[in-house]
Amino acid sequence: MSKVTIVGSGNWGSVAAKLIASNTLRLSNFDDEVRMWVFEETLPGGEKLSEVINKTNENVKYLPGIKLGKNVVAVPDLENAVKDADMLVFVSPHQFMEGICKLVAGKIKASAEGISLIKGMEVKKEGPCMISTLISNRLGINCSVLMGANIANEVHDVEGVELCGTLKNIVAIGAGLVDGLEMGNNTKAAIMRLGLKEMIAFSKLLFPSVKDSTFFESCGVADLITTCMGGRNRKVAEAYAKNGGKRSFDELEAEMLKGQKLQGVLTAKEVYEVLSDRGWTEKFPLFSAVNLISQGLLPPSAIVQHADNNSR
Ligand SMILES: NC(=O)c1ccc[n+]([C@@H]2O[C@H](COP(=O)([O-])OP(=O)(O)OC[C@H]3O[C@@H](n4cnc5c(N)ncnc54)[C@H](O)[C@@H]3O)[C@@H](O)[C@H]2O)c1
Ligand SMILES: O=P(O)(O)OC[C@H](O)CO
Repeated sequence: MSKVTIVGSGNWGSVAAKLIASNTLRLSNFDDEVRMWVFEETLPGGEKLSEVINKTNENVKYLPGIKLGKNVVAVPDLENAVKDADMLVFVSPHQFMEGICKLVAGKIKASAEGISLIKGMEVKKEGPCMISTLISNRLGINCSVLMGANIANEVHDVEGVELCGTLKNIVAIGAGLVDGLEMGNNTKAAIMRLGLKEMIAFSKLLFPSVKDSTFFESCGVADLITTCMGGRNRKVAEAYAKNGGKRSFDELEAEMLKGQKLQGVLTAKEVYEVLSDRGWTEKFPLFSAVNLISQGLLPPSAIVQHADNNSR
């Protein structure tokens, strides 16, 4: 029987654990138990998060109020969590994946299959590396991706799906800035439209095989709309603009998200490195502006000038 381990236990990781655990109970070829690796932390009351999850069946910090299923077992030791798994579901913020891969390499079954729900990418001197590629290369296993409501295999465009999930986080920062500046829905729609155009153009420059149709799937335009309306990147960027850029994204993230992590600021920085390196910054005014604003090098209002100059 196949065993599943979730590598990550934040907001989305906990949702994934709950859904997967309800499926393993009804599928006879899966072991009922789902292990969920928990990056251990001590809660304000002095208890360990993993112990509280196992006692209450609830991730009280990252998904409070929702029972995960009694077959979800929180495991604070990463090696112990992954060693017997036939299926590894990766759902950590992307900035921690390099370190996680180092700890997991050589400690898993050779036949294990990976699936990544992670929205982000890594940038190295030799070029950007999608997180599923990092996982495959470092761990020597296959790694699919699942984003929006599509399994990558069903649209046959792994890079396109993963780039949608990665790049929409930059656009969400732009949308949040416009919300914070109270510029209204027309301007926000202009940012989203320009953002989608830049997502498609950037993806195709990096991976010519990426298909236009992927951007009209749930992982593309639907996820873009969701994140620009109700996501964390949008919310923190709104606060950043409302404060006139005087309080940093790091400070607002810590205060507003209480341990959850933003992907958009880091992704904008990583994408900007690629744009600068390849001389593409002028082709991507929105991506560039989001990075320069979030690094404090331009005021929040610069987002509107970029949308206005480039959305026609
Ligand atoms: N939350 C959502 O609605 C949502 C939806 C779809 C996809 N995603 C994607 O899922 C991925 C994971 O996000 P999330 O929302 O589950 O996480 P989160 O932002 O809610 O939580 C942060 C997680 O990082 C862990 N962490 C902190 N420091 C760490 C370290 N040094 N090493 C390893 N882990 C550390 C924390 O314990 C916590 O589990 C991201 O790529 C995100 O874009 C999130
Ligand atoms: O809350 P955000 O901005 O990290 O977005 C969450 C999801 O990626 C939306 O699908």
